[in-house]
Amino acid sequence: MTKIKICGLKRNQDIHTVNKLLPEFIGFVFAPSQREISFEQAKKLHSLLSPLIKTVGVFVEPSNKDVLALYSMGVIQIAQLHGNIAHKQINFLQKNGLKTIHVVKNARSAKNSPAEYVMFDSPNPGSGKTADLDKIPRQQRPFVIAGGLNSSNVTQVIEKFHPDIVDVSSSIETNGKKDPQKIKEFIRSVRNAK
Ligand SMILES: O=C(O)c1ccccc1NCC(=O)[C@H](O)[C@H](O)COP(=O)(O)O
Repeated sequence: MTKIKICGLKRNQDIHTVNKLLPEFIGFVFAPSQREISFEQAKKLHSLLSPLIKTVGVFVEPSNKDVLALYSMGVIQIAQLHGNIAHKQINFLQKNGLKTIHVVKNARSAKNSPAEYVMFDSPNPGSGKTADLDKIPRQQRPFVIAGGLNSSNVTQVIEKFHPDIVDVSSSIETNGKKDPQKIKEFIRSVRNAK
């Protein structure tokens, strides 16, 4: 079964929505973005979150100190790493207990990455633009598809590529805010995919 990551949650009501709908993962963005939140906001939001849902910290070329600080606060269990990320950094975070999602640009990087998951995303993450799905190789390892997914196209993407996780942000927003109805429709489409 393909799992779901709902990314870019910012408000208490977003957390109440996911607690009802139970995607497997949510993402807090700690990178320059309209969705960026502070460590303190993340701590408060996490305190409201169902323990059934795992939290992914979304970073662009972060310091180990920042990632480990959020991990030791108990706010994130997984680090999603965008940008130029050294394998050494992934190994270091893993040794310290984190699981990792490495956002990769091509099949070769996907093959060589030491991360638990590799992610294929649009070159402009969080923009609602689709990733170049032709770059997705026949995967021998767990992977995530992100970028421009919505409740209408996600079923076809799952049935064609069989990703372990699908990730969504823009299409489940209305006027820049997470929309409970759109989240519900997205989750329904994923759960109905074969
Ligand atoms: O969402 C952001 O604003 C963001 C900013 C900087 C780095 C990563 C970001 N998001 C990463 C994600 O995991 C998004 O959910 C993913 O790119 C899919 O986004 P969308 O195409 O909007 O569904």
